[in-house]
Amino acid sequence: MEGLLCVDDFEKEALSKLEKSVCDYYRSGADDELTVKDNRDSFSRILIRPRILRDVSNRDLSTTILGKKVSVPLGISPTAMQRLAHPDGECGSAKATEIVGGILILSFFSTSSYEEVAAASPNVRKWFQFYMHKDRSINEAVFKRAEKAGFEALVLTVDAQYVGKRRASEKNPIQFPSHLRLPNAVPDEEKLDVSKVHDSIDHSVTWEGFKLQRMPYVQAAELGVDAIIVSNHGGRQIDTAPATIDILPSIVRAVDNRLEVYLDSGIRRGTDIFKALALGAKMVFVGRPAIWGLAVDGAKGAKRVMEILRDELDLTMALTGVADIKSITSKFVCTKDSLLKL
Ligand SMILES: Cc1cc2nc3c(=O)[nH]c(=O)nc-3n(C[C@H](O)[C@H](O)[C@H](O)COP(=O)(O)O)c2cc1C
Ligand SMILES: CCCCCCC(=O)C(=O)O
Repeated sequence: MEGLLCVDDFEKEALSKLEKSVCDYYRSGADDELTVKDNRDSFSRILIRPRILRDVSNRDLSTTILGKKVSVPLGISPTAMQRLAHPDGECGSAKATEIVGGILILSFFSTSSYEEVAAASPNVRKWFQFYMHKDRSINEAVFKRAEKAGFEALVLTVDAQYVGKRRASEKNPIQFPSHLRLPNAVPDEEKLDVSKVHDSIDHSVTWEGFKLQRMPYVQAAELGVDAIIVSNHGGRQIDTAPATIDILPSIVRAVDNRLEVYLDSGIRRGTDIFKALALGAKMVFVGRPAIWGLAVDGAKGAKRVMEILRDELDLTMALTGVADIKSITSKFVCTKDSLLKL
């Protein structure tokens, strides 16, 4: 891993190591991949305006999320089938998250079970991602199982009732290895048919169709939920959906402090995290970067990626003149156009 200094270095290394169909699955976005590109370009268009001659000798990256402390407002988004990247899979992501003190969101389509992840990393803060199922008894059974394993919140994915058209992956589909399972989605005794797994999701569910659960619930304000993640699924669902960093300010205004707002899609730098926090996100999550870390060196690689992002955020704060997370506000960011009008 020596010489891999940023997330892009990890991506290049990971893509050179992984089998092509696996690369295509992880890397690809929907249709022309315009949203994938925009997720990055939009971060680059936002500028940081540093303040100088401030005491930044002691910096604190911690904050509270749903009332409990995190060491850094950075977590791992739910991404399916992480053991395709490395045998450590989701357990590796959990260890990496525990070490940096963030939050792991485990995909419903993980290749490690709730119980395995909990055993691998007993102290990590962990939430579980889920889709509303046609068979509502599956929902309740999954919630009970995840809660028993120590998962503290349910993250409901609402942008994937159908899977987006990822051409690269369609041309070159993954051959799911026979030694892997999807233990949260398909019971061990059932035959695993990956192409059918998505069919159990309720394609008809609407805002009215959700019933709140006993646990904290990450979805939308009017339903009385606790938080939302502003996400475009890493550009994998509807192409030309806005970059999340562009839509974030309007969502933060609409939410008006009624619940916590987080962001994912396109975070690759500490400066990106800083910009998202400045524009009102309380925390950010990364999807592909953790996979690139896993692919390079399992749990150690994922940990390194998370440390790089944390350290980049720390340095950004130091160079911008802020010593703690709550001091990161919109006054530190601007666009080129706004500078010309000063
Ligand atoms: C390979 C891959 C698999 C994903 N699987 C899931 C999933 O199982 N459930 C889900 O809610 N989101 C899934 N997502 C979306 C991520 O949770 C997240 O929104 C996205 O990766 C963030 O963008 P980024 O990869 O640019 O960080 C997946 C994304 C990728 C790239
Ligand atoms: C095994 C079923 C496919 C899960 C799809 C996961 C996902 O959301 C993705 O973007 O890929």
